[in-house]
Amino acid sequence: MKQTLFNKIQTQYGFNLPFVAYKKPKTDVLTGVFQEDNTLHLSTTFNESGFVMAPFNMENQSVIIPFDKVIEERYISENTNESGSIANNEAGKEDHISLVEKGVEFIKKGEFEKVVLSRKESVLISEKSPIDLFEALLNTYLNAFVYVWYHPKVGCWLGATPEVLLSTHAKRFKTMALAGTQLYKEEVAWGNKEKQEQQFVTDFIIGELNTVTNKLQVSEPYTVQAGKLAHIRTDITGSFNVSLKEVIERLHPTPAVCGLPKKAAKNFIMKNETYDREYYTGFLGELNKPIERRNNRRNTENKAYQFSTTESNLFVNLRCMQYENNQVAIYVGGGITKDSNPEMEFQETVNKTSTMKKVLLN
Ligand SMILES: C=C(O[C@H]1C=CC=C(C(=O)O)[C@@H]1O)C(=O)O
Repeated sequence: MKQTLFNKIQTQYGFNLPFVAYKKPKTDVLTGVFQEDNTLHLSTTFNESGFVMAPFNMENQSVIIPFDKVIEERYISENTNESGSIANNEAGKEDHISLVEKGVEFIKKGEFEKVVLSRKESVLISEKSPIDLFEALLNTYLNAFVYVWYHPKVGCWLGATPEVLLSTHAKRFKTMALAGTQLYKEEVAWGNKEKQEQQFVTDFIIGELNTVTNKLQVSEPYTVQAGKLAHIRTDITGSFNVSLKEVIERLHPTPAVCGLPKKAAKNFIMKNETYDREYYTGFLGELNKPIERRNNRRNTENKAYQFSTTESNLFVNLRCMQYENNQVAIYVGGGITKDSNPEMEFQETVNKTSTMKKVLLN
């Protein structure tokens, strides 16, 4: 059965009106948020309610599509095949290797301990609309946050990200430290470089959140699969006693996408990556979504009370691409430490492109 939500997305895109459609990891609910005009709404306080799209560099604008028109529909994937081969590609190799070499040199000089360096690769496509690509992503990546986002004044982005930046439910929150990459196999063993780069992320998150919470629960690190890749993940939960904005600003950008210390790594990225990351390694998702409390007598008696609690579900914008006419820009990066091998770091970015290429080139 072709879904009514897909028809609505198609129409909205045809009229050049803003929308986002997404599916959260391991759920079968597809959500669409639609805007009736092309106003560019910005989020400045993170008190707004809507679907937020925030850039890597928070000095740039965070766009919000308010929850005025939300449609939810059940979505059953047609195919769950996450495997396949990785196309070899040398595009951008020399430039990326010299960027990584420079990063390692700065680490060895003591400028910072870790930096996440990335590149942008353009792929020509024909006859595939963003909606076709979104459907293919949905059918391929069940464990990811899969989305298509469009605003006529900003552009069109799609992705299948494995990383949660922050989930909150009233004052409770969940986050994760996700880093370290290798190709997925049955028995995954991790080297010291990967363990350390992931530990940097865990330590940073714990350090930042300890200032806004009384008690954090931290899991042991474990291996997760993301498409053809494996990562190391640590789950961190607790409850916060400050504004959502403060928590977001403490976390973003974490050393999973920027580096440590944050400021020095960010400066290096801004100076040395030869392109603007825009929304890649930013974050996106539901911001202050009202939680409807069903079967609660007070709800029916007091409408104002009904939406007194909200939740936010924000994901880091990884394994993503920007759609422009018949061209797609893929964004991929990796964590660099003193032990990085530039050739292997390049290969890691090639492996990461496979998440998007699987749906682009099939
Ligand atoms: C920066 C990216 O991944 C991050 C998340 C997981 C593993 C990573 C790594 O192993 O380097 C990165 O920190 C990317 O996919 O572009």
